[in-house]
Amino acid sequence: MASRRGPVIAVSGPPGSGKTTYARRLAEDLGLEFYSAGMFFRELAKKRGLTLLELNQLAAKDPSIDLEIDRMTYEVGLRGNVVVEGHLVAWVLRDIADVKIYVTAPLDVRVNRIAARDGVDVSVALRETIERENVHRRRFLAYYGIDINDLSIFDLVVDTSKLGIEEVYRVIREFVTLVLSRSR
Ligand SMILES: Nc1ncnc2c1ncn2[C@@H]1O[C@H](COP(=O)(O)OP(=O)(O)OP(=O)(O)O)[C@@H](O)[C@H]1O
Repeated sequence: MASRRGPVIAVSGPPGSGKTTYARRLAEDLGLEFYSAGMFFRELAKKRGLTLLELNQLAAKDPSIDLEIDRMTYEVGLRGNVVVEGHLVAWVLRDIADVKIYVTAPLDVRVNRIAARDGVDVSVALRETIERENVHRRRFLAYYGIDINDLSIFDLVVDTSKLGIEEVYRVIREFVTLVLSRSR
């Protein structure tokens, strides 16, 4: 459903799937503001005078940190004219997003991408990726009763391992343009 406040596009997917790559470009091309769960996390760390590591450690014990990130995500969604990117943001914005996109790729592809991008060992990237996905999945089930393996809320699901960046982006861009033009 189209919002009167301007488009809200949510881009979700597991670590290393390409969310940031495609969400940033969409925002640029469509003249929308770009936000990410990572940005909200950094903003919250600053507000509380904590380092990212400290906030991470706190979040592992205190569920209110992640709920605060979800609240920040929702508030930005309510403003409209945004592309919001994050593993779980599409579920947070499920009632207000005009387009919900899920990008994904097999675990081995994503882990190799993360290792190359962050300059870390593949074994380290693998451990951290699995850990991150498990934490996110458990949290969403515990707090919202939502199974994030259920992709039925999404309008478009793209396997980013099958095509190059430009081709994937073209698929996403064309789909978003079509949906927005139909819903306005
Ligand atoms: N279709 C593709 N083919 C090859 N590499 C790709 C493709 N799409 C994205 N990548 C690369 O994968 C890496 C991960 O992409 P990106 O950082 O956008 O993922 P992400 O989902 O935001 O990751 P994270 O959740 O870890 O922040 C980047 O180096 C990006 O250039």
